[in-house]
Formats: sequence, C-alpha cells, structure tokens
Amino acid sequence: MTLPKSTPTSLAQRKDAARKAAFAARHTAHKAGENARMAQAGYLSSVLAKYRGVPLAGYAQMRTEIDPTAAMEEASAHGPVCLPVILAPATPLKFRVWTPDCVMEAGAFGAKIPIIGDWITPEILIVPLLAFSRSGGRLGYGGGFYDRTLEGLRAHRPTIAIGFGYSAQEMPDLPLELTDQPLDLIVTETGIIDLS
Ligand SMILES: Nc1nc2c(c(=O)[nH]1)N(C=O)[C@@H](CNc1ccc(C(=O)N[C@@H](CCC(=O)O)C(=O)O)cc1)CN2
Ligand SMILES: Nc1ncnc2c1ncn2[C@@H]1O[C@H](COP(=O)(O)OP(=O)(O)OP(=O)(O)O)[C@@H](O)[C@H]1O
Repeated sequence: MTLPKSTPTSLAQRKDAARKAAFAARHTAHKAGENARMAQAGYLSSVLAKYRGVPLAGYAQMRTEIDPTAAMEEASAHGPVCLPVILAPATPLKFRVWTPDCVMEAGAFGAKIPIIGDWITPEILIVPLLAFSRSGGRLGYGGGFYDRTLEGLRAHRPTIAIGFGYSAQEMPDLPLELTDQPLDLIVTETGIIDLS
C-alpha cells in the first residue's frame, strides 16, 4: 500500500492520510479473507509457541482487524492471557485476565472487555494496527494507547510487541513520531517478520 502523490506534509496530516489509506487496505483484505478468519492466526500461534506460560495480551477483534482469537485460545491453555482495558483517555491501558469462555461487555471506544477478572501485567503483547512498516513502525487509531502502554511496560522489563495485521497493511513510508513505540515482530496471515 502506498500513499497518493499529493500527500500533505505536516506529521498530523500525513498520519491522517496514512490512516485513511490503511483503513481501506485493511477493509479489502478483511473482506477477501472472510471465510478463513480462524486460520489467519496460524503464524501467530507458531510465534507464541516459543513463549508458553509467559503472560500474553491479546485483543478482542473489532471492525476489520485480523482476528487473533485462535492463537489466544491456544496460549490460554499454557498461561495467562489478558485483554486491554481503557481507564481514561491519554493514559496507558490496563490488562484484565481473559479466558475463552469469559463473559464480555463493550468497553470504551467499543472494544470488548471481560466484565470481571484480575489485573495482570503482560510481557508479550499482540498489538492491533492500521498499518505497519517492515522496520517495525506502527500506526493505530490515534489514541496513543499502545505507545503509552509499551513505554511504561518497557521501562520496567523487556516487553515484546507483536504487530498482527494483514500483509496488505504494510506501508513502506509510514509517518512516525518520537513517541511511537517499535514493534519487535510483525505477523501477518502470510508470514513472520522478526526484527530482533
Ligand atoms: N481490538 C482492539 N482493541 C483495542 C484497541 C484496538 O486498536 N483494537 N485499542 C487501541 O488503542 C484500544 C481501544 N482504542 C481505540 C481508540 C480509538 C478508537 C476509535 O474508534 N477511534 C475513532 C475516533 C474516536 C474519536 O476521536 O472520538 C476513529 O478511529 O475513527 C477505537 C479504539 C484498546 N482496545
Ligand atoms: N508516551 C507518550 N507520551 C505522551 N504522548 C504520547 C505518548 N505516546 C503517544 N503520545 C501522543 O498520543 C497521540 C496519538 O499517538 P499516535 O498517533 O502515535 O497513536 P496510535 O499509535 O495511532 O494509537 P494507538 O497506540 O492508540 O493505537 C499523539 O499526539 C502522540 O504524540
């Protein structure tokens, strides 16, 4: 996916334009893969198999995001899995324990969260995204939630961020700023890009 030639130049405008292009590319990839949704987490499962028992944050699929549920279910047989919860704007995410059969409700901005459960600190995060670059850059919805969260977690201990998306979400010239936290790995429905 590349941006149109008339791309504006301020960082905010470039991120905006990149988000629009990324939403469109993700939508097309999502529609094309509708019949194989659970199979798309195969490479993600194989990456996570190396970290069995390590506390893992997944995400509850929304909009046209690629679905990590199959890999989360597998991981939950070996160790704790949790989901992100927004407590307030412009603050880091907190993480509540998730199990495949737990009862969920809509959280802030519409992402589902478990209605009850302990708060835990993940060491590996499956990070949703609108676009990624091959060098580990990531564009999200623009709340800065994952950037703040990864910054806080990484200040205390090494934390692995696995960007998960459709291969069509790759954007070579992704606009980035200093607060953008890098991805350690990118996993798509077609393969693994290991940046370590
Ligand atoms: N599945 C999933 N869960 C997640 C995230 C995610 O990206 N995917 N998040 C990752 O942060 C957090 C939720 N953050 C979100 C932030 C903004 C919007 C959103 O709809 N933004 C609107 C603009 C809203 C506004 O400005 O009022 C938009 O993009 O159109 C959605 C989720 C935590 N849980
Ligand atoms: N660690 C941080 N400290 C202060 N401000 C931050 C931090 N991380 C991000 N921000 C600010 O938050 C805003 C949104 O950031 P950005 O556009 O990178 O969001 P995003 O990565 O697309 O969203 P998300 O992480 O929620 O998926 C920007 O104004 C950015 O400067």
